[in-house]
Order: sequence, then C-alpha cells, then structure tokens
Amino acid sequence: MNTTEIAMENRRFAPIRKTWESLMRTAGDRAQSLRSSIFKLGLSAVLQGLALASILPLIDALCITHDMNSALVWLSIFTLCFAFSAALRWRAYHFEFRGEMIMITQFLRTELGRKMRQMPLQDIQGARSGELIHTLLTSVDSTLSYVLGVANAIFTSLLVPIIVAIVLLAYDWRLSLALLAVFPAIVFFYHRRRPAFGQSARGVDEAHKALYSDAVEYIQGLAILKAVGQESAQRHRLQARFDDLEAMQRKDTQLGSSPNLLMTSMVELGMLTVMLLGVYLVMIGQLPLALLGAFLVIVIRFAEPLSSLVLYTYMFDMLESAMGDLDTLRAQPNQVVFEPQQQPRDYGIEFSQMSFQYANSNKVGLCDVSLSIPERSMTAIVGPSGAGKTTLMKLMQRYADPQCGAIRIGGADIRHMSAAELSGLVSVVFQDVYLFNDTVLHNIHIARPSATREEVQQAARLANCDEFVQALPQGYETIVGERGGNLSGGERQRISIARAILKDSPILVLDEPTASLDVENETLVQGALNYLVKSRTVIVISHRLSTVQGADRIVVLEAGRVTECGNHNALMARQGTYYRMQMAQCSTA
Ligand SMILES: Nc1ncnc2c1ncn2[C@@H]1O[C@H](COP(=O)(O)OP(=O)(O)OP(=O)(O)O)[C@@H](O)[C@H]1O
Repeated sequence: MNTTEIAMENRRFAPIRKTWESLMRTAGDRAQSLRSSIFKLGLSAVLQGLALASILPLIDALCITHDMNSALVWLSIFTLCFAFSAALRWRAYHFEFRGEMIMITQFLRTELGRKMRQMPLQDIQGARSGELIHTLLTSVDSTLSYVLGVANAIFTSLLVPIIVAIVLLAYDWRLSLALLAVFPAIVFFYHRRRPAFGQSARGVDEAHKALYSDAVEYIQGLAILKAVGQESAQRHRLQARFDDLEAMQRKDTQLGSSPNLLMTSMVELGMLTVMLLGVYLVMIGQLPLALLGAFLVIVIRFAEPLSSLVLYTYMFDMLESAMGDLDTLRAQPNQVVFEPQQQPRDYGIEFSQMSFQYANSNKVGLCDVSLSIPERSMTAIVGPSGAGKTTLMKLMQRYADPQCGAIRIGGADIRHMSAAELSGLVSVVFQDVYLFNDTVLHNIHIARPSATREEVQQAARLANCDEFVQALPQGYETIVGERGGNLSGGERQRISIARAILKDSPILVLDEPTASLDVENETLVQGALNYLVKSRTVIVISHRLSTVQGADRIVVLEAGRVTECGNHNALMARQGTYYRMQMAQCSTA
C-alpha cells in the first residue's frame, strides 16, 4: 500500500446529503441563489421530459385519431414545456453568467486565507505547503466550476426518461415498464460501485496533493540538494510521487472505464429490448407504428446522456473529494483570543511555570520555565542545540499555546491580546531571512504599511542598507528574487533589520542574526543592530558566547529547562554549564 492509498483509507465516503450541506456552506451568502439555480435545473429537466412525452399524444392525434384540435393542444403543451424548460435552464445558468460562481470562488479563497491567518502557526506550519496550495487552488476550482454542469447532466439523464416512461404508461404499460426497468439496474449498479468510484476519485486527489507538496519542496530546496549532492535522492522521491499518481490514475481509469462501458452496454441493451418489444407490439397490431416511431425518437434522444451517467457521477465524486479537503481545512480550530482583552502596562516579559510539547512530538519542548525579563534590558538565551531557545521565542509570539503556565507582557497574558496587538509588540530578526519576490522597498515597507517612502529609506539607512540598495540596477525598485535570492546573506539580513527598525516594536528578538555571516558583513549587521537595540526589551539567542557577555542577564536552557540565570560574572563564578561552554569556546577559538 503506498502513502496515497494509506491517506485514502483514512477518508470515508460522505453521504450525498453531507455533500449538499457542505456545498451550500461553501456558497456562503450566495447559497440561496445556488440552491435556486439547481432547483431550476431540476424543474427544467422535468419540463423537458414533459415536452418530449407530449410528442406521443401529439403523434397519436395527428396520425392515429386525426383529431386536429387535440393535436393543437398537445403542440401547445409541447411548445410551452420546451420554452419554459429552456428559459429555466437559461435562468439557472444566469447564476454562472452573472459571475456569481466566480464570486463564490473568490469568497471561498478569501475565507480560507482568513482561516489560515486565524489558525495557530503550529497548525499551519505542520501542514505541507503543497497541500495547502492544492486546497486553495485546485479544490476550490473543482468544487465550484462543475456544479451546475454536473447537476444539469444528472437531472437531464435521470428525470427526462423517467417522465417519458410514466407518460408512456397511458399507451402501453409493457413498453413503459421495459424502459423503467433500466433504472433500478443503474441505481443498483451505481450503489454497489459508488464507494469504489469515490475512493478512486479521492485517491487521485490525494496523489495530486502529495505530488504538489514534494514538487514545491523539491523546487525550493534544489540549490541545497545540489550542494549536498542529494538532488538525485530527492528526484527519485519525486519520481516515486509521479509513479504513485500514475498508478492511481491507472486504477481510476480501470475502475471507471469498465463500469462506464458496462453501464453504456446496459442502457443500450435496455433500449434494444424496448425497440424489439415495440416492433413486436406493432407486428401483432397492439401498437400503432407512428407511436413506435415517435417513441423511438425520444428514446434515442436520452439514451446517450443516460449512458454517460457514470461519467457525471464521477465528476460528482471529484466534487465531493474537493469539498472534503475544504471542510477539513475549515474544521481546524482557530487561535482563540481570550476575554477580557488585556493591555500591557509596560514591555517587561514574564514566563511563568510554562511547559510546552509540540503537537507532533512525544518529547517535552519546554518544562516549567519561569523567567522575568524587565523592560529595556538585554537578555541572552544560550544553551546546547535543541535546548528549546527558539521554541521559547516562538511561544512568545503565540506560535502555539503552552500546555501549562503563561506568558505575560507588561502583566497582560498574551492569550488575551489580539494577534495584531501582539505582533505590533514584538519584532524578530532571524538567522534565515525570508524576503518576498518583490522590490526592496516593498520588502521593508511590509513591516509598517502606513510608513512613507522617506521613512522606509531612513530605516534602510539606519540598517546600513542604503549604500548597497542604491547600487542595485533599479535602486529601491529592484526585485530581490524569490526568497531574496538576488541578494547576499548579509544584504538580506540588513533588510530584515531595516524592517525591524521601521516596525519600531518595543520588544526585539534576535535569533542568531549574525551566525551565518562573514566578518565584513557581520560588522555591518552588528552596526545596524547597535542602533536597533537601543531603548528596547531585547532577547538575543546566540551560540557565540563572546557576543552575549555584556547582556544584563544570561539564561542557560538545557533540555527545555532553565538551569542557570545571571550575568556573565555570576555565571562564570558558578562554574556550571555556562562556564563550561565558555571554556569550550575559548579552547576552540
Ligand atoms: N515544529 C516542531 N515540531 C516538533 N518538534 C520540534 C519542532 N521544532 C523544534 N522541535 C524540537 O524541539 C526541541 C527544541 O527545538 P528548538 O528549535 O527550540 O531548539 P534550539 O535550542 O533553538 O536549537 P538550535 O540552537 O539548534 O537552534 C528540539 O528537540 C527540536 O527537535
């Protein structure tokens, strides 16, 4: 069983009622219009059936009873039914022509975008980017683009023949029953096979998602993969995804094409039986030839859509699968802002008896951490790799809520602050800087969209960016490339410092910002940081102990616990972990 098949095992096939409810939820405030359009399509199919059925009495009146008045009545009924059917279908599709379907798509994408902003970062980052992209693009499109087309096809191919068969009862019950007999066979057949069809549609969907995710990862990591000589391993993994998708599509085709052919054959056999029976009835003088002719014209008219029913129901299954993805994303819990909302009275930070474990891990991330950081002080967090330093800072930005304890800024519990307020309080300069594929100006400007161009340039000057930016081909209008690929590491880092300067938050977290820089760039970045750290509450994470000796307080974190806390001299005198780390770094320097 491949990974796609395992994912499929976990997803059960939803009843049609649930799909309908989910579709209406998806349509949001246009649900009523969509419901009414689908209803109009159903009514249009009924009228189309009545129009076709009225051909029988019309032919009867024209060719058999020669009752011209009756013929005129039936002709009028035929015309009216036909005209109303076309008008209703037109009205139903108006929903699409008016662009409402596109508006629902837009509404849905906006809703999902909002949902992602409201989810805890832990949940968003836990999902694979490719899967989210697939849900946002493919699932949204597959859900909505085909709804009316599928509904129209299913209604027409089912309702029209049923109505014709019912009207035919008045003429010859044997022919009518022969025609109606096709339906239980189709329904029985579809019910038996539907779980398999549905699973197969979902299988292809899951395989697409897995492929999207690996393709995104492969493209983003290509440079690193080549650098470490692992490009071919990852390529094989991607190839395995292609193979998975091919296998699922092959299975899907096998599952789909044989029943499709079988269903077509069943319908054709049914029609042949009806025709043979009709000819027989004509031969023994129990059915007028003209009626048989009219009847056969009608039967041929709907034999084709009826035999394609499997195809339409398959599209319905695809729709259901896409809807499942959307519902799964919608069902994710939001990050709750607790009431009453609280305002910080200053910018000191307090971690109190806080413990945290990552959702996908059985290891304790942080354990009983209590720490008081006064405002406008500098605190360094040091400790071995994997000790929990970055986790501590992520929790301060509400990446996720700790399972125990609390984090307070200026006395206010961060769970009682809105996302915008909390984000306004804290700026972070990471070791890995993320730049968007946009201009230098935009990349700095996003830190405070209300800032003027002059303020952006002032921040860039203070962050030692101005000189290199002016030397770029279009200066501040130069596009930095995907993830800032057209700039050096030091340049990217200085842009991220310019962002922090522009944002001007009272709390600043520096997560190893100079760790990967050469000496020249480190000096430039350090110069920019010196401006930034003034008059703020600063927390520095660093492995290089020489850079943190001047901090007001140094916190040593080991295996998620605070084991030492004090200034450099106090910790050196203690001769504990910090002392040993200092000694180890001195001896390797
Ligand atoms: N998203 C995650 N899901 C599960 N476990 C994680 C996640 N991120 C980090 N961890 C684990 O949590 C522990 C602490 O990680 P963290 O990144 O906070 O360490 P760190 O002290 O910052 O390390 P380093 O100095 O190497 O950056 C590690 O064991 C790590 O494997």
